[in-house]
Amino acid sequence: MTMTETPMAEQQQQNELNGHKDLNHKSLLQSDALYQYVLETSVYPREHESLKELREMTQKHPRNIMATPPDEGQLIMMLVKLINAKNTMEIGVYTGYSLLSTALALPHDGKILAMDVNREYYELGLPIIQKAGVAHKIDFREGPALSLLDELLKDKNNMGKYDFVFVDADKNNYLNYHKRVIDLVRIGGLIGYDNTLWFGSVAQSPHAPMMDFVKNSRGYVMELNKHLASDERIEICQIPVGDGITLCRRVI
Ligand SMILES: C[S@@+](CC[C@H](N)C(=O)[O-])C[C@H]1O[C@@H](n2cnc3c(N)ncnc32)[C@H](O)[C@@H]1O
Repeated sequence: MTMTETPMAEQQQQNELNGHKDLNHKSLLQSDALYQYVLETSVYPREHESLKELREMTQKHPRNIMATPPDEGQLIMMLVKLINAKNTMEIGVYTGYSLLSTALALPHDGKILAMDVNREYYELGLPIIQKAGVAHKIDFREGPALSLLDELLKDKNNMGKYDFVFVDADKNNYLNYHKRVIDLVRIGGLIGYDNTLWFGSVAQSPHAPMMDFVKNSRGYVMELNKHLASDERIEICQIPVGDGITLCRRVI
């Protein structure tokens, strides 16, 4: 998700509105205790030490609510391995939890083209990524993702080149990303759109109490969800992990 302009206090209030007392996580599960159970039973015991270090470092950052949660990182790693991905792309890096998850899951010669408007965020996590021995897989580009994607599309060699694309940046551009990424991912490849349940707001009345950053992007997320459901070029699966991730498998 992108909430670069959102004060932490607002994000925490939104978690409270969603009924979560533990403010330091994103989860749509019915209780904090249940989410904690998932983390402690299945996620933390298997989490790579570098991911743990990155997660703990990120927790101290004022915008830590943006980080991909560890259960979602685990899902990303599983997907990357299942489809034998080699060539991947990430839109929205922040300190790099999903990036490092992907990098660890890729083979030694795997590649990630990673984009973010903010290089400083990426550089916070970079020493940990380097220590993990996977920095050589990452080609980081700083700038607005839309322009970077348009550049890529100018070169026909990039069409259908990517096995896996993870989109986790500005919600207002998700449909624009989809219009471009669909031509860059190969047939049989996978796109994951993050935050497609947007704090549960997609199923709430627009008049329900919600924070401004949730209200402001809710329409874009709902529009994306509607579009993905009717796009015949993909098969989709909405997974209620983290803040919701919609997996799209390109079929034509
Ligand atoms: C939710 S965070 C990404 C979280 C990340 N996937 C992780 O695992 O922690 C969203 C990121 O998108 C970036 N972003 C926002 N607008 C963008 C744009 N137009 N182009 C590229 N990156 C953008 C922000 O700087 C921020 O780092």
